[in-house]
Amino acid sequence: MRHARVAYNGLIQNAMDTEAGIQLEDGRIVEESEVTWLPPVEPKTVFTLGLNFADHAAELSFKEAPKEPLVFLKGPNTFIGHRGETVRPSDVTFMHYECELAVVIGKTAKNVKKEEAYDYVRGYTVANDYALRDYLENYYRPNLRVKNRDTCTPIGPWLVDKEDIEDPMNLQLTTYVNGEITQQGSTADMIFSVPHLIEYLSGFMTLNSGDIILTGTPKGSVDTKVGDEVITEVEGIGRLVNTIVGEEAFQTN
Ligand SMILES: O=C(O)C/C(=C\C=C(/O)C(=O)O)C(=O)O
Repeated sequence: MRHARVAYNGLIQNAMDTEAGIQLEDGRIVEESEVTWLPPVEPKTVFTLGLNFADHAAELSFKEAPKEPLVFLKGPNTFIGHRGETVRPSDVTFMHYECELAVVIGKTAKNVKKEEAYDYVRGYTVANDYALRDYLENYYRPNLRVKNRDTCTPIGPWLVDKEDIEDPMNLQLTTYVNGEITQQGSTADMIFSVPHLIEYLSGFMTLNSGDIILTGTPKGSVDTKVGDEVITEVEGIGRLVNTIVGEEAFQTN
């Protein structure tokens, strides 16, 4: 089953994918074009992996891939839904996308072993973890300016139940910029697998239902510009569409 959160006529509703269209929790069936897509899970604690693919570490000139997971957190200001707009700040010269498998935790997890890790997963969605490379100097600094800009993490459109994904560790990751493929990889090439990450994180803190783990991106992250349409796709899970806009399009009040 595929689940979403949408706004329809100003009301936020849970929704699911049906043959007839999107079914809202109030029972109505609506067209995709009638809704505003929200992140399919309201983000709580969101863990994000840095350099979980050796080829992406290499393209950023990090000579060695990490020996243990490099994890950082993302603030709620960063998240937007499918078909949303991401602001490219005017002070940056290089802003790259990152196509990622996002794992949604389904129940409280503490000290979970790899072998049982999937019992704690609710499902999967697609994320695009934009980064501002201008601020990427080294790995031993908080990466707030690189990774926590407003609107810089589109996520969705669907949360796909884990039962519908046979092997999350063998899914194609693809990014299209203005219709051209610019990034391709496979979750099979992660340095730290989904079960490894759940064991690692739950070994020192509690994971809660609704927490999300963004699992990192393969090589192929190139610069983007205002007006680009960026589609990040994870095989079997979804195609997440996003457009880059200039700062003048983003008003917070
Ligand atoms: O932006 C970068 O590519 C480096 C980085 C994080 C990397 C990832 O999120 C990733 O490899 O998926 C950073 O925090 O500077």
